[in-house]
Amino acid sequence: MDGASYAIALGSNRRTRYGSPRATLNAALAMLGGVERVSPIIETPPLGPSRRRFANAVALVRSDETPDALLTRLKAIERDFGRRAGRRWGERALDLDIVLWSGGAWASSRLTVPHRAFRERRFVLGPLAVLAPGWRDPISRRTMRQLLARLAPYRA
Ligand SMILES: Nc1nc2c(c(=O)[nH]1)N=C(CO)CN2
Repeated sequence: MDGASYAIALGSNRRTRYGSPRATLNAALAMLGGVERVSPIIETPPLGPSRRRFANAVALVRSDETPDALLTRLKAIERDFGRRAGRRWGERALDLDIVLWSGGAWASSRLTVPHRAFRERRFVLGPLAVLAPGWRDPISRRTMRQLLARLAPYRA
């Protein structure tokens, strides 16, 4: 099977055993496998209560896994990087989110794709609009370029 494309958002704002948040994202990318393209890693102001800036990036990944199977693997990678459970908006060693899937929309008890909040997040849409400007959100039918253009200029 040729597999599907996924857009995966990466974020970190804590040092890990791999080093800085930026080094941590690079280590995670190496671990992901199937990575076809990666946006530049950008430094972004924290959205939410955290005080520390994030390193963020988006990768396009080819995989023949279902979204749920990929999620299981992403969670294992996050755990390996020392993310602590139960700190939803705290400091993040590593966050890996499935944002888009070439198969369209997916909903299971564990996972909704497209990611519910990505349309409001500049640190996701900015890199995505560079990597895949014409990818159409299957829910709103808007392209990544259009979704980015709709964001208020001050949103993180
Ligand atoms: N800039 C930025 N802010 C955040 C991020 C993130 O990746 N980047 N992730 C969060 C928890 O998911 C909370 N806030």
